Amino acid sequence: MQLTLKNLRKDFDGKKVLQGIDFTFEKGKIYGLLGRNGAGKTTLFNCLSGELEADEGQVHLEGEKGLRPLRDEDVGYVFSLPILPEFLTGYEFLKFFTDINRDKVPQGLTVDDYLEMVKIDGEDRHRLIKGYSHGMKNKIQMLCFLITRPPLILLDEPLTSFDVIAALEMKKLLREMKQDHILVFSTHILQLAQDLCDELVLLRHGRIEAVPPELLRSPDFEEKIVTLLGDEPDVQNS
Ligand SMILES: Nc1ncnc2c1ncn2[C@@H]1O[C@H](COP(=O)(O)OP(=O)(O)OP(=O)(O)O)[C@@H](O)[C@H]1O
Repeated sequence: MQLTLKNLRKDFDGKKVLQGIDFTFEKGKIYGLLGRNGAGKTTLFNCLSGELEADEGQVHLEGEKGLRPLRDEDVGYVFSLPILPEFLTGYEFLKFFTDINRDKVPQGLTVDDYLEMVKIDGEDRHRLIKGYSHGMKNKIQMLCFLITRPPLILLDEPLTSFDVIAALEMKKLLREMKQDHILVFSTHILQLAQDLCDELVLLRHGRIEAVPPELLRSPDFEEKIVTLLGDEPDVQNS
């Protein structure tokens, strides 16, 4: 399975943010998207997930059934600020979510099994989401795509709000999921990118470029990435 972006462009009032993105993401890899503040990472995710309409360009998914335009329902998007119904408990929300996605839930897997996967335990399961920490809300959001398993999963600054144990669990889950999904996550934490990703891509000057694979394992990885990102005049005004 592949996700192909061709000449993807997005301006905001003459500010050129995405300036013709051409890139192919493949299943089986975790991609780390790096870019300076304001480089356009969230804008790119928003265009892929259908939150925003791109001004130009095409995005196609190629799988066993051939090539077709990417649809909104193909995308699981974990926002940096989770959006959830705060008036429900974690358990109630997931019960509802698994009910409406019944056809996608493997036989025998319960809401408690899912909550166990992300280590939200007994008492917390039955508390209102309103009182959850940022990390707990992120976990619930991540469970949603673990349930629906869309082909493309985008994670905007995930894991940063997780404690060390939860982050380890999530990394394990993501590594397992990459076999069947295209996983792209944006982060500013270079150590996390180096630790988790199979491939790094830089968003700069409104375009995406792959970081040479040997750089990912290089001892001066951080310095090299900082140098590559350092000359970034992020966004151009027309
Ligand atoms: N809805 C919008 N209207 C106008 N300008 C926008 C809008 N969304 C984003 N921008 C601008 O587009 C540019 C890219 O923003 P974006 O949030 O995509 O960057 P980012 O790489 O995710 O940044 P960060 O790392 O700081 O989260 C910024 O200059 C931002 O101000």
